[in-house]
Amino acid sequence: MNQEVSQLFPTPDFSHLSENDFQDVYEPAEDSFLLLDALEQEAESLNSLRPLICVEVGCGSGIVITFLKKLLSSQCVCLAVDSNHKATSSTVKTADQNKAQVEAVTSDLLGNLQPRIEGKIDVLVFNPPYVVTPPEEVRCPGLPSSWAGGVNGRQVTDRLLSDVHRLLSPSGVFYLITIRENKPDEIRQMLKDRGLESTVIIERKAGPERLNVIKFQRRISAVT
Ligand SMILES: C[S@@+](CC[C@H](N)C(=O)[O-])C[C@H]1O[C@@H](n2cnc3c(N)ncnc32)[C@H](O)[C@@H]1O
Repeated sequence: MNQEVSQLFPTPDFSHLSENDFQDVYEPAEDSFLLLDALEQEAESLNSLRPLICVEVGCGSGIVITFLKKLLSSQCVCLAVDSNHKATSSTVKTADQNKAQVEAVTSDLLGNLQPRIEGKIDVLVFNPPYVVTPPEEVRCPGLPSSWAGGVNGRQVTDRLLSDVHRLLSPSGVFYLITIRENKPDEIRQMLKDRGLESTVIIERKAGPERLNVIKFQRRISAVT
């Protein structure tokens, strides 16, 4: 666990969530902390964007969106969505506990919000259910939906990926956690074909998983 790496911006306090909560909601783990480290590393560049709308899909306990809100110096709307209503209520509690203003909505991906925020998201973050599982496990209710990614661990991720180029604002950025089994090069090519360049900004081995965070943004020529 790399909580100690995030010195400049402390890891949000989630001590209000109990073992009982983590029976139903994804407990922050190596992937969550890697995402915090990636966002911290990006703090200057994120602040230079002066983001107005930031969205986390699959917010779980809420530590990532709360961390993002705290590291941004400008006023912005931070919106968190999760298909698990216990995750959205945990997110609201985590934001409150850390005196951060975050709106949380229970939704399958962006659901009905999508038409309203298409082309307006300045920062989009997704730590998806990425574990390779039998396809039918993806729709299992409760905690398994936090990690069950189905074929190539991509069944949920791919549904968001097909819309990312439409969701981002002209200077918007998207941060995605992947593991090797998700075929990250294929993901990068898929989004490149839709005008988004990518960089792996941080990698870490955690047990059997090789986690990385990929940052996507429009090609400069596509913005100017
Ligand atoms: C790996 S957990 C990440 C949780 C948190 N962001 C973190 O990093 O600790 C994935 C999250 O995605 C949510 N999720 C899974 N499928 C979803 C969907 N179709 N729409 C929205 N959220 C989804 C799960 O409920 C879970 O909270």
